[in-house]
Amino acid sequence: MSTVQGRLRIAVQKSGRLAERSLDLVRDAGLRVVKGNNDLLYRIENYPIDLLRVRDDDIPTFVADGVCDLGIVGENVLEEVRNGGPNAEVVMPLGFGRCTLKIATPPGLDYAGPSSLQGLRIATSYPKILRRFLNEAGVQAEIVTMRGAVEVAPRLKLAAAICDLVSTGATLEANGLTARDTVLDSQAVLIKAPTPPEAGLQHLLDSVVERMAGVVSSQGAKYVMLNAPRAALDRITALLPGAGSPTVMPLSGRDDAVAVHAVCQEAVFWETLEKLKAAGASAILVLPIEKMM
Ligand SMILES: Nc1ncnc2c1ncn2[C@@H]1O[C@H](COP(=O)(O)OP(=O)(O)OP(=O)(O)O)[C@@H](O)[C@H]1O
Ligand SMILES: O=P(O)(O)OC[C@H]1O[C@H](OP(=O)(O)OP(=O)(O)O)[C@H](O)[C@@H]1O
Ligand SMILES: [Mg+2]
Repeated sequence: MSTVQGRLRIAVQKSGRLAERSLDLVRDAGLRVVKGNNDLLYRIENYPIDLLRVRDDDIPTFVADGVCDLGIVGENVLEEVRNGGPNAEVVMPLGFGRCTLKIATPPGLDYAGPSSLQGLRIATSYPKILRRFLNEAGVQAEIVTMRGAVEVAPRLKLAAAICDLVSTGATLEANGLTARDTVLDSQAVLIKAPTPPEAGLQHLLDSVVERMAGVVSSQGAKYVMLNAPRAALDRITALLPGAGSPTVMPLSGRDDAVAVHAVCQEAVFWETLEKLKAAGASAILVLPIEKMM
């Protein structure tokens, strides 16, 4: 592959579960993506940055080798590809692509913990992670590696149990399998190369990381404004989820009440609004936050 000098490279999944959310994050960080005629490479028009669109399995290696400076990949893939050499570093979790790698079993198998897997064949796309889990549990078992459709392995008598990703559980249910022990909890993470980018690009890299951190931390965060009776101020501010120290301002012409403005880092549910109201709050507004730094 010919690499372009003087440009940062970010590796993202080309298509699949993480592709769209990865592009959203890049866009929300203020990078304007231009889809060129090259399917492998998208350009960022307002900064010297390229997006390399690849299979997710290749992302950790590209970043570990410094072919890409940043990457977005699931922790499950990062963990599976990890080897003894220099590895990509996790910068931060991104809050999407959440799933769990689980042991799952068909109806005929009595399961009382990992020891029930002793001597059996287990199908998975994550042989290294599974081997480590089994070793830690002191269990010897045969691992059959499948690239996909792991959930059909028990029905085809290819394996007695499986170890696969679960999100809603619909795939397991459709195949008559029961989720058992958790092997790994996973979400998408931002990773960076163990080596610095080429000269002159460090500042840009730091700025992209900082912006992405801002996007991630503002997700779910809300700006809450309300009026509170002075007497109930402590109770009301204590109800605001993850608010730190709110701003309290006088209300013109009223000595008995104040205006409270707060950034809530956690989701603000209807139940919270009901409790605020019951505590005496009025004129409650919950606003989305677009950017945070
Ligand atoms: N059901 C799910 N819900 C949420 N996230 C998931 C789910 N399944 C997988 N993921 C996450 O999304 C990542 C990508 O999943 P996908 O199914 O697109 O991978 P893939 O088929 O290996 O894609 P590729 O063609 O890039 O190799 C997984 O590695 C995992 O981190
Ligand atoms: O618990 P659920 O919500 O059903 O999700 C779990 C399924 O999702 C993933 O596959 P995906 O749908 O991405 O298809 P793939 O196996 O072809 O990659 C994973 O491999 C499971 O099969
Ligand atoms: Mg893959």
